[in-house]
Amino acid sequence: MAPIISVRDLQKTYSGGFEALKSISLDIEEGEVFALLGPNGAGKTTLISTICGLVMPTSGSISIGGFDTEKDYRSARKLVGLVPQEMPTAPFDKVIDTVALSRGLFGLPRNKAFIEDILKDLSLWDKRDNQIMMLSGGMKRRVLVAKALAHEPKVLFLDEPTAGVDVELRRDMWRIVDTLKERGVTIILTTHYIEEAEEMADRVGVINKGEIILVENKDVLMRKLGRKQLTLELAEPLSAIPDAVQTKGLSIEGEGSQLVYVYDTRSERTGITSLLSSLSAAGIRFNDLNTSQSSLEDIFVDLVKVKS
Ligand SMILES: Nc1ncnc2c1ncn2[C@@H]1O[C@H](COP(=O)(O)OP(=O)(O)OP(=O)(O)O)[C@@H](O)[C@H]1O
Repeated sequence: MAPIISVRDLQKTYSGGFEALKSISLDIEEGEVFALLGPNGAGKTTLISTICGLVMPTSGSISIGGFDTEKDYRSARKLVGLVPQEMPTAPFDKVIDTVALSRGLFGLPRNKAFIEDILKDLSLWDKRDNQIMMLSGGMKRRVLVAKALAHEPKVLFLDEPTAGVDVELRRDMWRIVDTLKERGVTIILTTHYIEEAEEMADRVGVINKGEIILVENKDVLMRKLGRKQLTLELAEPLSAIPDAVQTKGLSIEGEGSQLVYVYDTRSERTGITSLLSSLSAAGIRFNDLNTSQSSLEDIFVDLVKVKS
């Protein structure tokens, strides 16, 4: 199937001469949840704003649902909903009016029942007659999502959907993303919370200094780059690793009370068997052992560090 979004050789140089995007090419498949990760200033907002038509590209092309965003802007834009980081809405507007207006802006007929469903889904129904300025920050976020969904987009962009929100709203956001995915909506989110990508994304893209440095299926990524760690709780503390036991990836932690061995999950020989037998030969005993897998966060930090 053709990708729902196709970005080719996209470049953006801001008027001051800063090159925020350096020849980005990226395909987004229909129905997937794609998480775009990157450190501050990497170009995440610039990329999604360019795809959504809020920022003009310097060169390159973008198509959404087969429509070129330059030649067929209206048709392309109609397919997209954007939840920005901040509220661009008139503060005096009522919640229900601002959401209904967002639908009208795309030329769609009124649909009271649909707007009611959205507001109920987002726990905004009770607040429907409140003015935007009377809402809490979290409620304003919900309004932004409602507005983005009002014209029934096929693709939803969420720019830092849970930055600065409480745990309850974060869970709600995750639930909303799940429901939309079930309905076949394609979702692209930018986030600093790697936990969020780990929880929700099918694929992960990492952007750094205006370049996409990696795009990968999340599970494959975690398997491929993931390292495992074996921790041995020593029966008696050690001040140094004896020469006979020394091996790559082995270190002393916890003020001598633990031996930590980091190994590559891809290699056929992890080295664990020989480590355990050399420990036994050296008379080093342990009371407990456990293993842990590196998280997406570890992988991300490593990746960005390498490329800096
Ligand atoms: N209008 C603008 N004019 C000039 N430079 C800009 C403009 N908007 C963004 N930039 C610069 O482009 C770079 C990328 O910014 P962008 O907001 O896309 O990053 P980001 O990855 O979304 O960052 P954050 O995680 O902090 O939101 C930054 O160095 C930023 O200062």
